[in-house]
Amino acid sequence: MYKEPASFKLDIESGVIEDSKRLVRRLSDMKGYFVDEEAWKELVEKENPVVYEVYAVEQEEREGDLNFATTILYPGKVGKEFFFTKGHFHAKPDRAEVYVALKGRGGMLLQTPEGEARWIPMEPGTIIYVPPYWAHRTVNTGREPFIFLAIYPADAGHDYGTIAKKGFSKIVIEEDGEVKVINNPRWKA
Ligand SMILES: O=P(O)(O)OC[C@H]1O[C@H](O)[C@H](O)[C@@H](O)[C@@H]1O
Ligand SMILES: [Fe+2]
Repeated sequence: MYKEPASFKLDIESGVIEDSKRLVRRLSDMKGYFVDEEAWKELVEKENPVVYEVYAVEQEEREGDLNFATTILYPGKVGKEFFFTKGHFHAKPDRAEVYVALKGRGGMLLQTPEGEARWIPMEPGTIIYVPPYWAHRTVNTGREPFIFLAIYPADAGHDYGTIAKKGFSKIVIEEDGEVKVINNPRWKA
């Protein structure tokens, strides 16, 4: 009846959580996500790099319970666009989430269902509150792996569909050696 309390070992340097479930996303798993499709194809054919890994500790989908996961988002670009996670709304859209940045540099794009976007820079120690209803995607704007921990309701779920189809209304690029957050040229509201 009561679940047994549990502790887990997080290696702060690598971002790996012992005895967790590992998920790997390569660039080939992200067809249609980047603005420069030629650059995407070229890089997939050349080395098809791992874009990110997730180490998750998940419970049954029950209201009140919590999941958590670290993500190791590797440095890299497709054309001018920095590597990012797919990004999602929650399947139960009113579920919130908390992110804690541990290592490296990056940021989070958040977006309402109407396409109103925000960019929040992240460095080690940054804690982000993702409110209910906001889609969220993390971006590595640095030259080393960007590592963070996220804690989310066990019944939140992932809804990738809308973002896979439409993307975010803003994209994060490198131009003239600077990080720029600009309007997504392919965005249609
Ligand atoms: O699911 P993605 O949008 O690809 O992001 C990758 C992962 O980032 C964080 O770790 C979230 O807590 C996970 O729920 C998510 O799966
Ligand atoms: Fe989430």
